[in-house]
Amino acid sequence: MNRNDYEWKLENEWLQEVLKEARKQFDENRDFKERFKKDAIETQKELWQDIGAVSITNGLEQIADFMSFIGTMKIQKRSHELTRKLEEKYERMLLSPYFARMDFVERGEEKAQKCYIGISNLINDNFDFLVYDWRAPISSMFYDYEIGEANYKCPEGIIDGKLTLKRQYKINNGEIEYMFNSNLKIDDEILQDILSKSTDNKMKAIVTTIQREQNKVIRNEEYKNLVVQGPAGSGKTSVALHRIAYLLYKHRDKITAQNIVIFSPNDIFNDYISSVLPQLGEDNMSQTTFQEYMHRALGGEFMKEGYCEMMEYILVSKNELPYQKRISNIKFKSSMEFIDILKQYVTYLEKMDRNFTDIIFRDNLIISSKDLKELFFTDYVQLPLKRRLQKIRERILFLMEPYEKQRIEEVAGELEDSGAYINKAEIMERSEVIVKKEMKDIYYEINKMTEFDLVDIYRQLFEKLELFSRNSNTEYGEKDIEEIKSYTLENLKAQKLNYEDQPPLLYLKGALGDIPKTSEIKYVIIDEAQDYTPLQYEIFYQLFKDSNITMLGDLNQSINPFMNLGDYKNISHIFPRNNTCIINLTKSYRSTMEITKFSRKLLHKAITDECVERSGDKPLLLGFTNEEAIKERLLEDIKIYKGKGYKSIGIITRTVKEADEVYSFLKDKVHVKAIMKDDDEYVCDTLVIPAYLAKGLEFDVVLIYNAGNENYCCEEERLLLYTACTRALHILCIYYSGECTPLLKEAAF
Ligand SMILES: Nc1ncnc2c1ncn2[C@@H]1O[C@H](COP(=O)(O)OP(=O)(O)OP(=O)(O)O)[C@@H](O)[C@H]1O
Repeated sequence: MNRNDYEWKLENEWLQEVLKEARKQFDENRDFKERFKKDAIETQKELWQDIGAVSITNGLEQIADFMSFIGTMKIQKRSHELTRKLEEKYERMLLSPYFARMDFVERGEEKAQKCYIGISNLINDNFDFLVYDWRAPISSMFYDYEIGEANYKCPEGIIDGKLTLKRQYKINNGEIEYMFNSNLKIDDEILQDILSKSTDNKMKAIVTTIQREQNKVIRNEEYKNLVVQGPAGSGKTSVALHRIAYLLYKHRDKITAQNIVIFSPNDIFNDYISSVLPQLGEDNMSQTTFQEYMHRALGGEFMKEGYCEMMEYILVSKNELPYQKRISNIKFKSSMEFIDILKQYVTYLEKMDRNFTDIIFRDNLIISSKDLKELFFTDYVQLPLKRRLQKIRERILFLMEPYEKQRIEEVAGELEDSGAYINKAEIMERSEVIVKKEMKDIYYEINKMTEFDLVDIYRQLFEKLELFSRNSNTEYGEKDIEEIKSYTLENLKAQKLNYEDQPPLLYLKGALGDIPKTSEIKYVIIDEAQDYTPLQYEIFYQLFKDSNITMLGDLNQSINPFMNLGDYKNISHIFPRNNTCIINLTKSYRSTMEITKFSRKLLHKAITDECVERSGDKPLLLGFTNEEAIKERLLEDIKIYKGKGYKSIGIITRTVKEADEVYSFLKDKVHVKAIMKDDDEYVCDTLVIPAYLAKGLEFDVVLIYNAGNENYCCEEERLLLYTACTRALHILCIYYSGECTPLLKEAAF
């Protein structure tokens, strides 16, 4: 559109009007903010003047005054916080108040309503919407419809009408850089422009170009549980974060960011996504990883293997003796059958006779074994095992208390009579020690009957494994079960908890009532959903039964060949079907067409998903005689691509061990960092990283280190290599030494 154009003039006038209003509100808000700040300082001053020193005579009164001051200060803090957030909103608006406009003629009306859409609402004193928040009901039409018939859903019902114009803007520093009418899909110039840019190490908001299928996921509230399957780069993580922003807007009177938790694959990823919500004007939700949650819940007992250690084992220990044993253990403990076995075991524990005995103290029957059984099997039967045992313990101690007191008094009398002590306090102290000693055996009995040792409970499951596996519909034969049993018992004896043993322990802990319910979490987001096993889903389901859960994944990116979801059917066995829905995203946005096509060939199956029409260099597959030669070429290429202006370069290795070698070679020659652990910080734009830690991330340039046939040698590594290739936005180079992996043969030739 020409700058001298009439439309351009009108748009500029409108922009000035909007900016004027935003500036006015910014100033008013700043006055409020200053006032709250002043008030808070005054309150603090008054607090110290009025009740600086609490005197003995009127201490209570002063404490009441103090509490009232604290109440006032809390309100002032909240108001100050609110004005601070509003200030940020106006600052953002003054730079770029909106990114789109649509003209909508409501059915029965003649005139079109101009709706400008931005990151947040801007409403003037007459309650006119100068800008609509992108999450407002009316704004959904921008993402859902082209020019023509359109409608949107709002609390009053469905509003029908016609879209007569759709326009997009790029406004920077309060000035329109460009604008154009986008009568078709949003898959146009702006999208192309955004996708062709270089990326740094933080994820960006996509609010200006959300696609229709993505919008469906963002706003879907029909189902409690949503499963979103989408190919690499289809925007699953972006959609998840925009969904959170949407929910925070839609339910702003009911929920805050603290009511939402996202489970990410690792801390690197958490860091990578952490700036999206602030860009959208929202506070970040709680971020965690399954491992972090699990380790916190399981406590410090035993040596716990981490996910990375397990991945490293799977990738580098193929020639070690117990490798196959361990792999069958991982497979077994990740199977649907094992969930069945665990469930049977929980029922068994709840029904099992616990050898209750009579509790007798100095010939007094405190409680009989019959009564204890009655409590366990009847009175407390509704409670989970841990709570039942706890209640029984409390009951015995309660019944014992009068006998214990009486006995202490008796002993105190005897000590007093003996004349050995004069001091009353000393006598009482001594008597308590004597009685405690007398009761040692009883306490031992009580502890034995009511103890809850989780690892021991787990060990007992394996001691009796054949009992449960016989009843479950398992493909594992007697010999397999015997092997799994002995391998697990050996590890437990050595106080080692392999990663695959930890989810079952967590499950038992929850099912037996040893995890407090987390009622404040209303929405749970599980990203990279393909990498959780059915048992982990069972745990999510049990932990967050009352919450809404959104799971986003891509089965083709299952980086762990033995511990993954396997099939979405497995989720539908766990989550109730009537409120769970699967949605497919079908288009990839991250990579150029050349990279997407190349990577998809690696999958070895027909893929109908689309990809965005962005062209770039063909992926390169380069052979070398040895690894040293690869490293030399890597160094050269890093310099070349940096020189070309690419901001982020990922050198993706298969393992941490390899990453370490490559990093050692590069570190003194070029500015580079390495990620070796799942909680390393993602700080540099040129990064050496093992493939399984790079999942979810993206780089302008991906350089894959040694895809030789000795490295990526088997079918199980196909998806890992695919995941690595799909991290690239613009450039993909694959280096190999010796023969190229057979996995790449079809993709390359
Ligand atoms: N509608 C969109 N507009 C602009 N960019 C988009 C859009 N959707 C996705 N993208 C971009 O595509 C890239 C991939 O997005 P994202 O990481 O969310 O995908 P993903 O499906 O989670 O990927 P993966 O499964 O491969 O990790 C990001 O750079 C994101 O900004």
